[in-house]
Amino acid sequence: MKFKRVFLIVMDSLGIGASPDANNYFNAGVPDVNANTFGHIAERMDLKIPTLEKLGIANIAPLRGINPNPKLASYVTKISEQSLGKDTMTGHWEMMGLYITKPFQTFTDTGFPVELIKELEEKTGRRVVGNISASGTEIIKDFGEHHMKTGDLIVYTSADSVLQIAMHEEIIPIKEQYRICEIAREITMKPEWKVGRVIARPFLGSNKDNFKRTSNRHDYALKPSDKTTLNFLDEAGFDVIALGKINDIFDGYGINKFSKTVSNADGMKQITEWAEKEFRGLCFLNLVDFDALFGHRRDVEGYGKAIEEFDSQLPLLMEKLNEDDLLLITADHGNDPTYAGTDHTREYVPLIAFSKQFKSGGNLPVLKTFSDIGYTINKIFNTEKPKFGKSFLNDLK
Ligand SMILES: O=P(O)(O)O[C@H]1O[C@H](CO)[C@@H](O)[C@H]1O
Ligand SMILES: [Mn+2]
Ligand SMILES: [Mn+2]
Repeated sequence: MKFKRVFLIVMDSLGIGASPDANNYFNAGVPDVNANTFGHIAERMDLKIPTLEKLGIANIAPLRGINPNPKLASYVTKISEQSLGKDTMTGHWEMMGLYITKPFQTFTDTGFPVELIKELEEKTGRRVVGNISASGTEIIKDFGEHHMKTGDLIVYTSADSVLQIAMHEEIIPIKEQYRICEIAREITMKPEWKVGRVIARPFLGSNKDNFKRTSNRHDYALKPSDKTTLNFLDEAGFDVIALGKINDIFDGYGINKFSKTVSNADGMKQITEWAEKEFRGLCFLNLVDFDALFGHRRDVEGYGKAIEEFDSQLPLLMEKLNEDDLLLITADHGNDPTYAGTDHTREYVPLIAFSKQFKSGGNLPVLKTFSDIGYTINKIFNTEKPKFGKSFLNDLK
């Protein structure tokens, strides 16, 4: 089967059931063994997702109120993760052919070391407040007004390998916020402080009751530890188009065109526009709202509505696809909004493959690594392939 373009959509955090190693991962002390992001949302809400239903989302795992499609025209399965870690970078890097065997440095229980904070204060000329593991929306309620008076930096982390700095856009202009984060990125390149990402978390509002984060968030990730599927495509002259957070997640490595998005809906609009353009290669989109606005906030209804909104935007994208296009829909980890804590959950992720070229459809075997996605993409374009993963291309008929 030949394809000219691959469209890969990551529904950030939309897992579909605890993975076999979920007992090694925790949320507020509770092992992730009973997590099921999609399943639990479907249990709590009457989801209306006709397009995902037709594509076979309930052929992957049971979802209350959603029927398996007996006449599948697409291929579906679920995939477990091999890497040690359940964050976004780990998930996406594995998807593109890397295994993370040494988890990124975290400071969840301790906050950042005094020396690190001191260096940040000296280099930015500002004091630091917070320095704890916190929810981003809660910590701006706690320190936002103080920050507005003093210009102190609200530094916090989470269960992920992140150093996040919340700053008010009218107190510290966005350019200066980015400069501060670049300083923090440089400081945290030291091996013992090497967090996966430094993240600028700008917000607006006049007091703790109306602070709201803006879409000027910017992630400063580490460069991938090795070449990925993206590099192999780029080096072979294919288009590698990154939409939403993708460029940040790979620190631009192997990407030759990118654009940010302000919301899931904007991401779907942009990928649909790309479907109407002429290109040859990969268009790779991350839909972060599922995770950032609803998963971490444990907002079941918000999450469900976001899935419905995504579902309603899929038909237009599918309509614009050509015969020789392949659409892949997956996720990077779970974030069950009904679960303990506020962090990601270790889960299988769904995989849906759709093309107008398919003569039939069905269930693929359960895949053991996200790398099968990248490997298959490199196989499609006949380029160098990652060390990990295998191709499911021959299963598509
Ligand atoms: O609570 P907020 O600031 O949204 O943080 C979330 O966003 C970060 C990056 O994805 C993660 O560390 C997660 O905890
Ligand atoms: Mn993620
Ligand atoms: Mn997250």
